[in-house]
Amino acid sequence: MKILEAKNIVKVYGKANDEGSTTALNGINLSVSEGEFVAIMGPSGSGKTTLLNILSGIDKPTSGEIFIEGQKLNEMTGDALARFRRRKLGFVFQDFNLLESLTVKENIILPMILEKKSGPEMEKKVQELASLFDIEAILNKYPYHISGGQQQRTAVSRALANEPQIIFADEPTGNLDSKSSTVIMECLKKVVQELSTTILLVTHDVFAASYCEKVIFIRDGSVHSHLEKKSDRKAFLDDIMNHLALLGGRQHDI
Ligand SMILES: Nc1ncnc2c1ncn2[C@@H]1O[C@H](COP(=O)(O)OP(=O)(O)OP(=O)(O)O)[C@@H](O)[C@H]1O
Repeated sequence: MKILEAKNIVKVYGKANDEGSTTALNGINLSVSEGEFVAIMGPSGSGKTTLLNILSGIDKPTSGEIFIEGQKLNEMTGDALARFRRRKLGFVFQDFNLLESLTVKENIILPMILEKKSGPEMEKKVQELASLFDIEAILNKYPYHISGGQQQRTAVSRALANEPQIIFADEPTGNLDSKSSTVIMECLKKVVQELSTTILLVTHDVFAASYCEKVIFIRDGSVHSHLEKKSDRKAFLDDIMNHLALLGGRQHDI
């Protein structure tokens, strides 16, 4: 079943046709099925972050439609949009975005407080997520006392606190060393396999993308091509590398 559908998404920054305006997205169509694990890749400036922000309701398209579970996201505003995003969507960012004045546990609990969940319900969920992502021992620590990998596992737990249908992740391994990147991608794989949550992530990192089941390549604001995993992760990594070479972007731009 389709969980997300984008139809003819256009995003122009600044006034259309004005000198200095930028067409970041130029008619994007895509659909994501429930439980899919999808990466969006493309050269720097191709529109990846813009696309993710629009699909997740952080930003509005200039034109086009976004449906999440059949509901039209681009027409939601104010409280309705905030509520929808809090209940249905989870977010993971490159720089973790944890609140420094709160402990790991409090950071994970925060989205549940906003949803007015009961104390025992919140406690149960924190323990469940902490055990799933191996952060039980650091629940009472503050973000500045834990490693980047631990911070990102906290951010993934927070994103899952209200049991969202979709997780949007923008460069989730961008600030991590290779060992922590592996741990985070294994965590995200677990989220898809064990919780059946759909994940859409933007990445420059071929290694991270190889954990996904599908990669959508965008170039100059349009969908260029798709690639699906046919066998194991290593073979997919080679496929992605070859595809990026065909795409023609300079390697350090991807
Ligand atoms: N707030 C903004 N105002 C004006 N132009 C913007 C804004 N945000 C992005 N752009 C422009 O839109 C285009 C797409 O940017 P975007 O950040 O989506 O690309 P990206 O593929 O995510 O890039 P990167 O991989 O470097 O993060 C670029 O030309 C960028 O300069």
